[in-house]
Amino acid sequence: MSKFNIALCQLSITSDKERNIPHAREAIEHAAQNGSKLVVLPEIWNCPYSDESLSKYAEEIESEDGPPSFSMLSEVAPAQGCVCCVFGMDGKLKAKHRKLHLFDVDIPGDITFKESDTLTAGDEATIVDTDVGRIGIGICHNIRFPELAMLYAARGAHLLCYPGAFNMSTGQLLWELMQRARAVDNQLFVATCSPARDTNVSYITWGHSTLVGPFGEIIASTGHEEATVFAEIDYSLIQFRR
Ligand SMILES: O=C(O)CCC(=O)C(=O)O
Repeated sequence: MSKFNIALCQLSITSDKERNIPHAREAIEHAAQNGSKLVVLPEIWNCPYSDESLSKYAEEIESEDGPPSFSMLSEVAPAQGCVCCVFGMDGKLKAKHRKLHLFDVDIPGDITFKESDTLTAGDEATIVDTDVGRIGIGICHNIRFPELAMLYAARGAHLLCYPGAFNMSTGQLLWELMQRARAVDNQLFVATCSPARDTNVSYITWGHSTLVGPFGEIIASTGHEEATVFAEIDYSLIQFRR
């Protein structure tokens, strides 16, 4: 498929996992019913982005008792005929990306967050062949590292997907810049998907989920509220731009 519609579901996320999962499912169904063949969800969409939540809400994806987030994605992808990054149209998990560069930040008086307190970094790049092309996967802070995007481009990726949750301190200056830079460096598509902004939590996300084309042009974007960004990807543009 060289031309298809993508949806970036900028979801509102609560502390209630039992609400977050069906809420994400409804957004995926809505996107697929509106013609999207690839649906991207935010980084950490089943729980709040906080140190205390990460292990509490985590799921053992290999476990046989049907981890709820995993099971929902695996059911909804074939039911709706779409790729939910990175569940294929057959409902099978196509790839699992473990965040390579953890986000540890300490700016006194501004933001302190240390993912390495609760997470272990991955050590592999993740590139996956899907019905909607070859996709390189990164999570949030991974977008800051041009080498990863270059590696994906060298391996023939058409699209880089970065579910992310930039924040109010780094989002304004860097979120759009990083996406456009990675796209134009490598002349391919870059898609990002953030949670919607919630100002009542400790880590406030920037939002602005976006699709960028191979000349660094913004094809579609949104603000910080809950929204689904719909856009068309046409891979023939990659060759054309190159
Ligand atoms: O790199 C940044 O400024 C933000 C990264 C981030 O929020 C994350 O990796 O979750």
